[in-house]
Amino acid sequence: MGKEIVFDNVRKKYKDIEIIPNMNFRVEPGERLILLGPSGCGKSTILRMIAGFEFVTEGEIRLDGQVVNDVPSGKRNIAMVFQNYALYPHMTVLQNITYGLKANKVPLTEIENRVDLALDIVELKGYENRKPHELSGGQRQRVALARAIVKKCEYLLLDEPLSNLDAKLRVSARKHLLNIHEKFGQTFIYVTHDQIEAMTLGQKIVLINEGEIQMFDTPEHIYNRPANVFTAQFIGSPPMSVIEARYENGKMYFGNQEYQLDQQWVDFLKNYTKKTILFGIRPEHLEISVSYMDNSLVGVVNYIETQGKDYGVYLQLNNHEVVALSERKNWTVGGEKYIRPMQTELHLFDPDSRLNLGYPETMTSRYDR
Ligand SMILES: Nc1ncnc2c1ncn2[C@@H]1O[C@H](COP(=O)(O)OP(=O)(O)OP(=O)(O)O)[C@@H](O)[C@H]1O
Repeated sequence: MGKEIVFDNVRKKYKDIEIIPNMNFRVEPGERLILLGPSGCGKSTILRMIAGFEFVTEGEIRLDGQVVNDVPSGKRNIAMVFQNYALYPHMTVLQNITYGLKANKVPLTEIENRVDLALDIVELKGYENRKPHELSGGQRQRVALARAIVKKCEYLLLDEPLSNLDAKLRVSARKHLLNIHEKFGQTFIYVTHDQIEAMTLGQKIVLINEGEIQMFDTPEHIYNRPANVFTAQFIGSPPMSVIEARYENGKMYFGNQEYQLDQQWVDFLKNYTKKTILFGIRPEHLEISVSYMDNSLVGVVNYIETQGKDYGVYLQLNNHEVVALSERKNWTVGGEKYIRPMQTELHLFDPDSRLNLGYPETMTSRYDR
């Protein structure tokens, strides 16, 4: 069973460059945590500090209550899976998987039992005698996973382990990962910049930008009630439209166009009258129609992109662009269309702090699902 991880005022600098100014979080024992964020935000650095491959500049990392800042990597009870798998090319699958165990003098029958189970989980029985170059990318990735799980560590750290796989293999690899976690219950720390992976694998997600935590919560909360504009726009594809609006007399004004809010929002916004608000709406919550709809706005179609089943329709709404998802195919660029945000799906943000203003009480139960 996995153990707790705590970041307590952790700071990391590479020479004079500050990568992580001050980071605090706690991972529950046996939890699957995803470190998510754009390229260069510091995800791998965080993982490498947990693994003991990087020093902490200031603050403490505690594993199961013990400060590990000065504990060497090999003594941290950690297994790590790398993006490039890091397999030994001259060794067979079996030798790759057992190498670390033999080096640590684990008894032979114990090694056999562990390997048997690991090969079963990653579905590689029969491949024991192949060398890495005789395997597909997906199979190599599974060898790396098997090698990590036979170590029977309390912490499993994964640095973008699926990024070299195609979309189909990623789906089956995610299933293997969940299987492994169910069987062994390690504390998982999983680095990715792929929001689908984060949403499907994470029990919690920590979303990072420029070395700072933007939100630390469940995938559902991150999607349904993003703490700030960054979170709102990082998750979801196409991203949430967030545009400036002025609030007055129960209405949102987008330039000269107005949109009447429901009573629950009017009550909620009583202190915001005549203020500018950032108005957020996800594409799937922006209705679009060629014919007039009550309380709708008018937008001009800028361009259309196919999303598979749906089409992303990008529209100009005064000075801003918004995007709606539609199953209908034959939208024409340049045409005026009616768009209407769904009242129960609005997200409003402060224009200065860019923080979420919250939701009317009548709506919060929906977001707590
Ligand atoms: N050894 C190093 N020396 C100096 N700067 C470094 C070093 N390692 C990483 N950095 C810098 O630290 C920042 C964070 O890097 P890190 O690899 O943690 O990002 P990341 O979020 O994992 O990115 P990616 O998703 O692209 O792998 C980057 O700006 C990077 O250039």
